[in-house]
Amino acid sequence: MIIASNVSKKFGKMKVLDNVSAACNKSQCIALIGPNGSGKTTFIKCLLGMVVPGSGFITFNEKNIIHDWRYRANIGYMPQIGRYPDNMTIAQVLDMLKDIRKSKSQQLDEDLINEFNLPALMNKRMSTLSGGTRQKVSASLAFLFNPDVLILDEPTAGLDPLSAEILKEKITTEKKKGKLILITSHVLSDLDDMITEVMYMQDGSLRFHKSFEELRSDTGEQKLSKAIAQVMKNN
Ligand SMILES: Nc1ncnc2c1ncn2[C@@H]1O[C@H](COP(=O)(O)OP(=O)(O)OP(=O)(O)O)[C@@H](O)[C@H]1O
Repeated sequence: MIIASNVSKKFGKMKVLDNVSAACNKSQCIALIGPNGSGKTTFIKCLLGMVVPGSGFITFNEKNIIHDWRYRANIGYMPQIGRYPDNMTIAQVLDMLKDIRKSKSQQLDEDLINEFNLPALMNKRMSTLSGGTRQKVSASLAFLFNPDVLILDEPTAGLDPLSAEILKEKITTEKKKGKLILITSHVLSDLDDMITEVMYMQDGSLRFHKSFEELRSDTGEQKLSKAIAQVMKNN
């Protein structure tokens, strides 16, 4: 579905991505993990076309993304920090995005909007929202247009435990429908029940990409946090 081939990126003299190659397929839920600054967000932004690799290329359903940006309509993205026009209300932001996506009549997925009780807050301005509510808006927008692929950057950061559970259940439901889900998180315990694969980045390189089962059997650890601690110790 998404294939990255030898993707490298420098910011100035600093190499942030170093020959990253990876294949991501339908029905996979991939944890993209690694230390701060290891290049996870930059890699995600390359997949989204928000950062252009210095070398290498990325295909989405076998087409090079550089030639056709329309593939992005198939991706729901939840950024690490959602930035929205301060003076707009939640309702206005939702309407604006429906308008941009020309999806007013399309089947929308409003599950998260409802489960997060956002209808009660629709007239609140974005500048007045708590960090967690802002995260709920970002999560709801990522799922709203029923995309085939979900890319979620630290999705549970700032969410209360109940809201984090709601989001995790939604991710699992969408994975079962055959969607591809890519998640970065430092809260590894959040990922245990959801993921099928693990991509581990360090210093801009993809150190490994394997199934969670394989990682478990390689390390003898059942929990992702313990398995990754084991990998980091041996590095
Ligand atoms: N636009 C930019 N200009 C210059 N340097 C950048 C830019 N974006 C990212 N970087 C640098 O690239 C490196 C990788 O950053 P990136 O955000 O991809 O890491 P990350 O693995 O997502 O980190 P974290 O876990 O902290 O979110 C960092 O050193 C960062 O400072």
